[in-house]
Amino acid sequence: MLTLSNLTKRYGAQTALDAVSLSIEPGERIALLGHNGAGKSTLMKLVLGLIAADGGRIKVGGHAPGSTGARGLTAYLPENVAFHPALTGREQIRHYLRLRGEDAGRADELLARVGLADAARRRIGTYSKGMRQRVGLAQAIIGAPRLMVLDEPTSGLDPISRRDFYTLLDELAAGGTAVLLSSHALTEVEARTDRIVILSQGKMVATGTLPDLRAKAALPLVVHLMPEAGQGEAVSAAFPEAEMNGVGLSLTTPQAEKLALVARIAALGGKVSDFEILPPSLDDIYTHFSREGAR
Ligand SMILES: Nc1ncnc2c1ncn2[C@@H]1O[C@H](COP(=O)(O)OP(=O)(O)OP(=O)(O)O)[C@@H](O)[C@H]1O
Repeated sequence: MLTLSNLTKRYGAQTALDAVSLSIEPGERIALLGHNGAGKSTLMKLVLGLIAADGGRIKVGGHAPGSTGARGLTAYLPENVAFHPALTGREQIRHYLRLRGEDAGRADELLARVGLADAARRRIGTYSKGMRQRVGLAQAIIGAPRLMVLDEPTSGLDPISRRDFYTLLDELAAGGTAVLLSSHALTEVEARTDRIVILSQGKMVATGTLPDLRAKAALPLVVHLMPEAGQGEAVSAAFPEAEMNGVGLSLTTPQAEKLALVARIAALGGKVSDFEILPPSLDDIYTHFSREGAR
């Protein structure tokens, strides 16, 4: 649905994107992660044909970005959507439907799909940020787009709205729409996207499913041990590499040594009241790859 090959963009001496290659299949949901200035918005603007690349190639369903063919397949939700405050949600969506050559009578159905049925007749000027974001989403799903490009779509949404948003994306993806979204909310994309792409200083430093990235980063596991009352010193002596904290001991261990560590804990018998083994979080993985890219 979308192919980027060796895509490069410079702003003067600044290389905002450096030879990025990526393809997205129909129905695939891709999360683009990266620090401020990593190149996420630049990549999206290139895909939409709003700016021109300095090198490489983009194809949107076989069409050049920004061409009539590509625009007919693509929907875009910018990070900060702006609508006319005097229009109601219903009037705004009816307007967009007409612009897209579709039946304006579908406005209520689209607004209901994004949870705005009750507010449809109120002026957008009275909407909260999350409600305006939903109007943006209703606008983006007009015309059953085959590719959705969403720039930080969940910023400003509360947890329930976020969940509803991802449910809607799941439905669109199940119907074959490819989704490219950028986010800083790492934990939510972890569960709700098929593949993660990490950009750092314009370079693609990692791509894969979360298990792929976990395996590639090979970060250690974090282990917390809670000694039984009065057994802190005995447990500490058995795990000299552990650090004491307020409630117990913490240490790290390579993934490959997890079972051996469990055996050491078991050998302490009743001296340990409980333990936890935590895999690296997406934040840890993201930080790892971002640092690698910055080297
Ligand atoms: N019009 C422009 N002129 C000059 N430099 C630009 C322009 N647009 C972006 N840049 C630079 O290109 C780099 C990538 O910016 P971009 O907006 O793509 O990052 P981003 O990953 O979307 O960041 P954020 O998370 O802050 O939105 C940054 O160093 C930015 O300063």
